[in-house]
Amino acid sequence: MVNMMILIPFLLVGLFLILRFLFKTSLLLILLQKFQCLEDWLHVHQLYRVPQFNHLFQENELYVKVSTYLNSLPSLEDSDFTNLFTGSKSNDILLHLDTDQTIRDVFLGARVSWTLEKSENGGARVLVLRIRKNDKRRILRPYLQHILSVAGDISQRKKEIKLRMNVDSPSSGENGRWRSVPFNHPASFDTLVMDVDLKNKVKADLEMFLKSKQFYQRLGRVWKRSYLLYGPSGTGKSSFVAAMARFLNFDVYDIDLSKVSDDSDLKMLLLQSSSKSMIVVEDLDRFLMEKSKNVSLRGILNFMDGIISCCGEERVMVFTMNSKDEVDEALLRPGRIDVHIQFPLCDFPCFKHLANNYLGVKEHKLFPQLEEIFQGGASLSPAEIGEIMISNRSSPTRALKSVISAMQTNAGAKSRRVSGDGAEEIGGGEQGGLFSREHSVRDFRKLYGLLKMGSRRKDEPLDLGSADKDGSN
Ligand SMILES: Nc1ncnc2c1ncn2[C@@H]1O[C@H](COP(=O)(O)OP(=O)(O)OP(=O)(O)O)[C@@H](O)[C@H]1O
Ligand SMILES: [Mg+2]
Repeated sequence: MVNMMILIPFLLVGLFLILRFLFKTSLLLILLQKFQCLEDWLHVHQLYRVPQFNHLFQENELYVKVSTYLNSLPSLEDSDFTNLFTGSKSNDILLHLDTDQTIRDVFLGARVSWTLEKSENGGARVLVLRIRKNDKRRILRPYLQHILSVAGDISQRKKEIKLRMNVDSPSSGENGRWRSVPFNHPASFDTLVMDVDLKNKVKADLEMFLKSKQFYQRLGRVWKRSYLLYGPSGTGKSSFVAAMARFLNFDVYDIDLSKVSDDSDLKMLLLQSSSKSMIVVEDLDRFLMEKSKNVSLRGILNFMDGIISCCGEERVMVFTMNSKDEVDEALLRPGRIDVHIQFPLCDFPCFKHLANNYLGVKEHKLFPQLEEIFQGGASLSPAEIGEIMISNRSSPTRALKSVISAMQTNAGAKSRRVSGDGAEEIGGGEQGGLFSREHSVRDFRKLYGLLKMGSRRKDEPLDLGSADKDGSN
């Protein structure tokens, strides 16, 4: 009895020390993991591989969705090794599963695990699902459906657009031919200074395109819409591309043609792009003027026609140029690029809009003088005017005086005129600029002639394709 009385406090202290040791160290966790391993070992498992790319090197959308789902699981934090990234907002921290790491998940009471592996050829990755054979029939399909729906919700919420750029050689790509970064260009249709009517027409055109799947199918046409943006440097073409991408919420595939090795490589790039995307080729005129180039004109024409489009529908293609003058006729022929949009230099109303945006000035005593200079034919690009205004934004008067002197020094302003098609010249105040009624009305009629006709015939689907192609604009 006395012995027991002495023993009990010792036992209690011992137990306390053991528990304290277990909680202070990870021994309990290790034991738990070992027990789970033992339990797993007693079951037969089935493995499912979700590769990042298919044999044509197109991205496997299931892989993207499963990754999105896994990276959202709280258990990701328990994985031994996790990558940390900043998100689209600067104070966001995102966790991403690393190669050879396993993450566990529970669905309808069944335990499954996913491991991120590198595929045998070293480059692309594979997500491997490990599931008990006993649970397979019961949970596999509902589990995958669950993943798709959660990933869909997450992408809907995040709405993060990606900018994808092609890399040099096909063999160098560990993730196919495209590298991607979040697309954070701040331009939107609201921030762009251009004719409001034109903006609305383009938005309506894009919206109409998104709703026209059946229409394109019925006609046997590839479900794509292409735009040519042309005009001098600094008039907002690239910003317009960004505004379109934000409006559509599409990823942007920015093709650098100088990194494309030949025509078939260009086809491959298009094949590896996904649906609901914007394919952008900037400065096409400059590329075509280059003497030695790897991609032929025929290759580019086929690319534009979308003949090689296989699985990714719902694509918007955008080409930018400084001028259409030197470009091969075949490229501009009706039916090739659906909509041509001209980006002229700034006219007086455009200038006033910029002055309001950048300087907060609606009226100023220097405006009449500026109007006169614009009417005299001088002009600068919105980018040039914007730059002057940004660097003088503390003093609106100084900013306006700087614009005046820049326009006066730019005495050869008329030589800045841009010829849209050899017939129409824009850049001088009297000829109209971004806000010129004469210019815009004429242009819109050409670009959107059928839009009006189509709206009259409400029973028929609307085809802008034949009307607003403006090859001969
Ligand atoms: N219409 C515009 N409205 C507001 N800002 C503009 C406009 N055009 C140009 N800018 C400003 O000028 C800068 C350059 O514009 P952007 O790169 O879009 O021109 P670009 O036509 O693509 O030129 P380039 O032909 O040299 O590529 C941008 O920072 C943009 O903010
Ligand atoms: Mg540009």
